[in-house]
Amino acid sequence: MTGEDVLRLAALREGIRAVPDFPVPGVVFRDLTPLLADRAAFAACIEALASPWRGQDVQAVCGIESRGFIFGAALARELDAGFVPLRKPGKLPPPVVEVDYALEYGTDRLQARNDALRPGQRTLLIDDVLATGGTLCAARALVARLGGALLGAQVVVELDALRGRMRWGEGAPLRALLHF
Ligand SMILES: O=P(O)(O)OC[C@H]1O[C@H](OP(=O)(O)OP(=O)(O)O)[C@H](O)[C@@H]1O
Ligand SMILES: Nc1ncnc2[nH]cnc12
Repeated sequence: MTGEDVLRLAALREGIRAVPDFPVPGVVFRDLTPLLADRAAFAACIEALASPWRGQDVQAVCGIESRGFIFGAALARELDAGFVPLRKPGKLPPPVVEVDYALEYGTDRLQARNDALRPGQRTLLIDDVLATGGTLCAARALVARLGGALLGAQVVVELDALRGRMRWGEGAPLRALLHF
């Protein structure tokens, strides 16, 4: 990493607000909306997210509802790829494929159109935050069900203490721009 890269990442960190005890006591919520609202920071963020995946012939970027859509659509344009939304239940018309996953309390579900990816389509997953990793691992299972060829996953922020990377494992690269 060059000195310029380090300075750029430090500037991006400043666009992320820590909100203690939201949405529940004990959680420090990482709010990325100040970064999004700053046009230079948003542009630098998308460029930094795209950089390691350039030249890998990414054909589809799958973004996870809802904050993953914001970064995913911009990243897909940057990589000249299509964008595929992975949605929470009840939003997409049938036929869909779906994967259930465990949250800290209870379960949730991700769905995609059943023909959202072509067999073997070169696919990148994107989300804003990696916490426990449950959401990203469910998204990976969905890409597998759709027949996509997963190149890896990219997140803006990784919350190291929650060890989502352990859950993801080593089968495909997982890249994070910033760590908290
Ligand atoms: O690693 P995990 O523990 O699974 O948590 C990470 C997920 O949590 C947040 O989504 P949330 O479900 O809050 O939805 P939102 O994007 O609609 O706010 C975040 O955007 C990730 O998708
Ligand atoms: N602490 C956190 N901040 C922002 N998004 C999250 N998603 C899961 N945990 C989060």
